[in-house]
Amino acid sequence: MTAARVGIGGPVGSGKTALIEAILPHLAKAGIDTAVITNDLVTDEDALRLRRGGLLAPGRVLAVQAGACPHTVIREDPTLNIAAADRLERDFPGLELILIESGGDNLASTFSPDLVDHWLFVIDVAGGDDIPRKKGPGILQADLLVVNKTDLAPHVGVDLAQMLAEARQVRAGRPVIGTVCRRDEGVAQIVAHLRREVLFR
Ligand SMILES: Nc1nc2c(ncn2[C@@H]2O[C@H](COP(=O)(O)OP(=O)(O)OP(=O)(O)O)[C@@H](O)[C@H]2O)c(=O)[nH]1
Repeated sequence: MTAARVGIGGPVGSGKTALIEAILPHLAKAGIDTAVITNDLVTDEDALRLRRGGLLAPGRVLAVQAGACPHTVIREDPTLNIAAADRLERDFPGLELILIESGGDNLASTFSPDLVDHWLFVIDVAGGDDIPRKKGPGILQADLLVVNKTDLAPHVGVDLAQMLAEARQVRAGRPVIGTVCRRDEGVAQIVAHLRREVLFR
């Protein structure tokens, strides 16, 4: 059995690491054997943060350094990420799920189907309510769009209901979930989506 590989992409600071931190306890509770690969530009910052957080054994978090062009290593040449995922599968027999966090990038970043079985794109309310209307490939093509930081909507003048409705409209009804990763809001829905669509359990 091989582990399902799920990409998590999105703009810088939208909350990709926060989402991983929020879903790991749900996955642990459901007994889903999980590991994570992080992609940072030239550091291992996100991997160090996840290891420090103690939500997973440190060996279950691998870091890939993407260099100056974060989308290259998840789309054009995902060799480093594939090698990291293969290593996790070798090191942890029975692994069911590998989350692959992309380095923060723009609205055009997408994942190679050679690397992932499924991918999430995370945007945030503070990035502006016009983001869904810009129809970047990440927003249109991701299997699940996550709109994070919904708690900030009143503070940044965003009509949340309208932003979510526009996101659903440009995605032609494909799933969109609003979250406050910091407060575990909407996170159970994401885990339910992954169990239904990816893990089949
Ligand atoms: N208000 C609010 N802040 C959040 C939420 N989720 C994340 N943040 C904050 O947003 C900032 C960026 O979160 P990260 O998880 O580091 O974002 P990221 O997408 O992993 O960032 P990069 O890896 O640098 O691209 C941090 O200061 C988080 O505390 C949320 O739901 N609400």
